[in-house]
Amino acid sequence: MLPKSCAQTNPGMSSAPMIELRNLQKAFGGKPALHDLSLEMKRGEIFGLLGHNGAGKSTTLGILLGQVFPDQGEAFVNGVSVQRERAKALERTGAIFEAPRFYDYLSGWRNLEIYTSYSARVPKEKIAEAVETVGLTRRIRDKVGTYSQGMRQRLGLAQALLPDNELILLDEPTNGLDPEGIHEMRLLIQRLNRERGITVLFCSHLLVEVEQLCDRVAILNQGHKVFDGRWAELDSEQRSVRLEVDDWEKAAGLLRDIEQLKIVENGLVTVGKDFDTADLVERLVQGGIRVRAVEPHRRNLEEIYLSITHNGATPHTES
Ligand SMILES: Nc1ncnc2c1ncn2[C@@H]1O[C@H](COP(=O)(O)OP(=O)(O)OP(=O)(O)O)[C@@H](O)[C@H]1O
Repeated sequence: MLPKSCAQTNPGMSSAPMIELRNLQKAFGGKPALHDLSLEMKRGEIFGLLGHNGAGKSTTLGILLGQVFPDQGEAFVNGVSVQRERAKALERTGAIFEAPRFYDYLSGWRNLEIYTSYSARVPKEKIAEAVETVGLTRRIRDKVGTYSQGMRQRLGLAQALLPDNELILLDEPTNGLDPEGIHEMRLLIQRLNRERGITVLFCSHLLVEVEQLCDRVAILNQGHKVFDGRWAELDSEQRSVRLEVDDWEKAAGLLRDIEQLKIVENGLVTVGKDFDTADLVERLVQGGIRVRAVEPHRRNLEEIYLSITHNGATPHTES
């Protein structure tokens, strides 16, 4: 069942982005955590915020939730300023922010009842629907203390969906989960997005998670946005190639002349998307190098940071 769209509930707001961050600036004790961060997220998308620990993801989420006050700039949800009209801006926003906290000695159901009692009254059917959505119906009357980490995270997700949220902000929601739990959580987020039209902002330091889940992504590095756009764009602009040769020093000397190629580290290069690796092999062989292997290499976050920030190129931002 699709939720009521914003256009139905909020006629004047339907054209506003789901989230807009305008020139956010934040420092803690004089140490900058966010530098002039601007970002837009569309309704109905799963958007990834990617960056290492300390990159500024939680600060961004904290500002969006009105828990951290920016030194400059403003955050809007559905066109409403979080800093000026927090309750209105967040009326249909839920979050898993830091580890969800529950009363272990109470059942999952009772925890959700208590949580929803703080906001507008939520009918039992709505709670049951959220529980069903996250696949906890069978265990919801058991004490939370008996839940696995994955079940606690799913309970957190049910909580984030209530009372009738259309936007959920997820801060590292797979932390502490085993590979099976991570897989389940991913499927669940995709299903919420597809079947209920929920917009998701997903924060993670794990490249692979963001890659598998998100169409668009912003990458933060030490509080700076270094990329903002489609994942496919980021990955297709350059490819990485791992090389195994008999004499790397000599090979590197030959490779430095190739315009479309950049040496990342010993044995690892990036090439432009149209570059034919056969040319590279030919150059090396003609130079007397024995080439034992040439294979595509999946870039990690460091390499992406490096290729974006150390290329002399301006950080990419989608207009
Ligand atoms: N309440 C705070 N007081 C002081 N410094 C803070 C506070 N919150 C964040 N910082 C600092 O701001 C910077 C950004 O931290 P932030 O938590 O936003 O990063 P992050 O990308 O979410 O990383 P993590 O995954 O570790 O939370 C870091 O240098 C951090 O130490």
